[in-house]
Amino acid sequence: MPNKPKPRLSFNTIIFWFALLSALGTLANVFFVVYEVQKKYIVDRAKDFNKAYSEKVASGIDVFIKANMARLSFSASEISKNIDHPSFIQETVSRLEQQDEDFNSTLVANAYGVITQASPETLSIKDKILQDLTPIETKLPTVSDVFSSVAGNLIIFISHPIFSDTGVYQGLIGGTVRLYENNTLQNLVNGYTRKDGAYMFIIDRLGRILYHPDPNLIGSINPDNKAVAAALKGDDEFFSDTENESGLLSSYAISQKNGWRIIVQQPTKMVDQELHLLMEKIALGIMPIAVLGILLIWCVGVLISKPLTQLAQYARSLDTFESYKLIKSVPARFVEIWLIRSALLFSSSKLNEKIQELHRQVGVDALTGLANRRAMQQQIDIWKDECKSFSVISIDIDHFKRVNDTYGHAAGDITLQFLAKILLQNCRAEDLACRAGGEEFILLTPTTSLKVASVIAERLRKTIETTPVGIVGSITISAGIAIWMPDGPSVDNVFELADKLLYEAKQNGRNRVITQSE
Ligand SMILES: Nc1nc2c(ncn2[C@@H]2O[C@H](COP(=O)(O)OP(=O)(O)OP(=O)(O)O)[C@@H](O)[C@H]2O)c(=O)[nH]1
Repeated sequence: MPNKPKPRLSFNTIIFWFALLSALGTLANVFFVVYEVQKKYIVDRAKDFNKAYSEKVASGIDVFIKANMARLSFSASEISKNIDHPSFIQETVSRLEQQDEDFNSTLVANAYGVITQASPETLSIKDKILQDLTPIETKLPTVSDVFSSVAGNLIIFISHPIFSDTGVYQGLIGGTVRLYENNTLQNLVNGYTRKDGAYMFIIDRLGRILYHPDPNLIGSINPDNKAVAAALKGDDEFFSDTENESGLLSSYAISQKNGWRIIVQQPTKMVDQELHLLMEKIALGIMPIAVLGILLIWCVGVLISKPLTQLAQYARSLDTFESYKLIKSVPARFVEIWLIRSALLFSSSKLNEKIQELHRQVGVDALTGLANRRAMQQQIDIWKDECKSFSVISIDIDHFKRVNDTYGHAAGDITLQFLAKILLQNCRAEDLACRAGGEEFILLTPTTSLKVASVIAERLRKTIETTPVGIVGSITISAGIAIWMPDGPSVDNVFELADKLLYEAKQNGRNRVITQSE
């Protein structure tokens, strides 16, 4: 069956991208919501501010007109009492004109609209008819629309009717105010300067621009301007041009006294600038936390994936003795990893048991690779059949228990493997090195006299004594030697004798070889 190709994505990569994308997604979402909320807040605030600003100017204009109307009203009542004294009327008109900068000219007209007194007298308008007879017809306090004076200045005319004590209409008293003169009105309009890009302009009832920061636009009418159209129609108090191509945020207020519209406009880019600065600050504030969050998720991801990677790696060599210990060393902090590890440990121990069983069946000791007892027995049977004598060198490591206790079982195994290696290095091809069990080894040397076997054993003992085994350091062995001859005692007796001599060597202080006496 063809192998499926190895997947390209590792668990680590998935977790990394998952952490990154979910953090970026959350951030983008937070950003979007904050952006929308802040935008609404900033736009609303700008609209409120602009509205308040325009209302302030409108109410300033109203106060200006009201104050001058009050002055005219007072003078009208004075004149009504002295209607037959032209010099008094002239004096009153001159006083009004000269009192301050507001009226650049004043006049009194009779009930037919004929100007009877005027100031300054140089105007030469006495005996002329008023340009606009509406205040005469209505007999009401009136503020005119803007019109051009005889001298060509844009002016408004504020008038108050004059009634006798008996309520007979006697004419009016009025004054003209120039729009572009150094007067209270001009100061009102110019008095507000803003640093946030907002500017104000004023239109009259007909939409004609009266005041504008761009002097070229004064006097012009632009009905296409959405702000102008909305202000003239009296649409919603607030309206926003944020979506249109001009990108202006507009508010307006209406002067109650003369119907002027005070329009405040602010380029949306100024609002956007504030919004972008705010978003930059928020981004800078959030960024460290976001990076920390990503790192945290990634670390957790690594914490989860690392043991899995290790388990996968160690599982590749389930058949080795080390794999069991390595798998066991992998920390199992999560249930799933604990389950996988347990399953692998179970498999590893089962596999090793099986392998050992197989080794045993084939006559090999699994740890050292030497012959096992079964293989040894088979060899002895062959030599017996051949009537070939052999020496039995029974070897045991001294105080091996201490090695295990001091350096651990793994170090003990390494020591056993070391001894097996030395044995193999120091014997002939026809000799047979066996691990009889535990830390007991047997070297069978065919057709070898006790003397030669004794030399071999002694050489082994010295080599082992002088060769350090890793952290364990140097170890020693004890050995007992006996010989089997075709016509001698049985194999079992010979082995018993070799074991007895080995026991004697231990009793006599260890690290020695005792050979059967000839
Ligand atoms: N590491 C390891 N230890 C083993 C193995 N088989 C047996 N042993 C240990 O070998 C030790 C043998 O100890 P003892 O029989 O008390 O003898 P000793 O400590 O060598 O002392 P003497 O023989 O009297 O010098 C025990 O601790 C066993 O657990 C093995 O395959 N690997």
